[in-house]
Amino acid sequence: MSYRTLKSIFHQKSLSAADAEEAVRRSSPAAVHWDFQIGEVTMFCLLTPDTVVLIERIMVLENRARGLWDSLSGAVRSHYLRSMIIEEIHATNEIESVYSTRQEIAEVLDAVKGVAPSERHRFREMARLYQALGDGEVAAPESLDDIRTVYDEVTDGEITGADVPDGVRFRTGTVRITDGQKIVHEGAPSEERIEAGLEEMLRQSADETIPSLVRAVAAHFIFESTHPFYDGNGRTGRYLLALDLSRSLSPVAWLSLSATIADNKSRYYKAFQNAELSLNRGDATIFVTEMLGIIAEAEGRLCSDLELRHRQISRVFARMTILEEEAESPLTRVVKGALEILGIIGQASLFGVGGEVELDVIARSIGRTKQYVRPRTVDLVDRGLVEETSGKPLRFRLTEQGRELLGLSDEE
Ligand SMILES: Nc1ncnc2c1ncn2[C@@H]1O[C@H](COP(=O)(O)OP(=O)(O)OP(=O)(O)O)[C@@H](O)[C@H]1O
Repeated sequence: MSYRTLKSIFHQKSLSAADAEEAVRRSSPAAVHWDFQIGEVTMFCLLTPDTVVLIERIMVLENRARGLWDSLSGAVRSHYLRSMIIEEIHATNEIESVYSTRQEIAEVLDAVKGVAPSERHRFREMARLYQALGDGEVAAPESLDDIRTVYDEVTDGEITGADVPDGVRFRTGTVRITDGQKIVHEGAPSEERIEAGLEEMLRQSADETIPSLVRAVAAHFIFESTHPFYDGNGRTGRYLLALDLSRSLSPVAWLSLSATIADNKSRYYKAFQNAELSLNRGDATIFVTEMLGIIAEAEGRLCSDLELRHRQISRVFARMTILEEEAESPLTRVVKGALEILGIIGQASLFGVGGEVELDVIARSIGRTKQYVRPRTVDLVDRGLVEETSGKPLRFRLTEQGRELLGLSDEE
């Protein structure tokens, strides 16, 4: 990265050189200012060529991802969203060493969507929030009360005892962030300071003179630097960042965000520390650039993944066409309509936990009743291509023979 920090100018040149550079940066027309204190000074960043190039890259990737997304069928989209939400919740928990399994998240997600009952409560609200994000049904918080509501939902059931907020909405005591070994940051010292920080976060989020992606990452910085709660700040802050991305880009733009942050955890932590270093005098340019880089990487991953799924789905359909035409194949004289159902189960096998699909979902996907679908799944089970994995609700997945038949055994 070519951008020189004020700290390095101080070390390599002198105090007066750093003073002069800070003055130039703060008064530059490319500077964005926030009424938010980092230590003793106010936060600012420069919109550098790096920032602009990254924003452009994100927009190009976003366009590609959106095109790929729009070309998927409704059933595939719903499977895909489910699998990505499971990964997202698993990853955001993992960053904070909160233990969760993909299977339990899958179960609560199904319960949230009303496709399966579940006794499980953990992560239910979080699953509901992410599902609503994917469905494009979420409004951004506009007040301090809204932020507290989001926090309660994201961390529902996870915060106990001394970690429960003890102020009007936020914490009143101190909170320290560690990188696993040493203390790297102390949150705002009082509830009043927390409120002031979050008010500025909300104000700038609506400020259209700042590029929306810069606002999204600046909001993330202000939220985490303030650290309004004793516990759950990381998860709540990343959810709010996902929400901002879903609004400024598209409902699926955030789908690989936490997984990408998890793979770049040390870069993510260092970016915060860089902005907080007193020698950098409130200059958050490196933080903004690093976070835009992580978002661009997440979008890139999403595109590659979507492209891979496209190729796999096309392969399934190509295989099915060939099989239909072959005189002797395991699909010969299959009950009319069973092929289409095999295709749906084949698509489901490409996504998500266990590659299973419910009777309900199959029926909805092909616009038929469950009574129509049921005998056809019996036929597919009899032929050894599909197996039932649960009775309540009825779920199916491909057998090894089925996977082979559809060309899915040698997956990329
Ligand atoms: N130097 C820093 N300054 C501000 N925020 C930081 C810094 N380093 C990391 N963070 C943010 O703080 C989060 C971790 O904070 P902490 O360990 O206090 O977790 P938490 O409040 O318990 O939240 P959760 O349980 O969701 O992680 C990170 O995920 C990141 O978002």
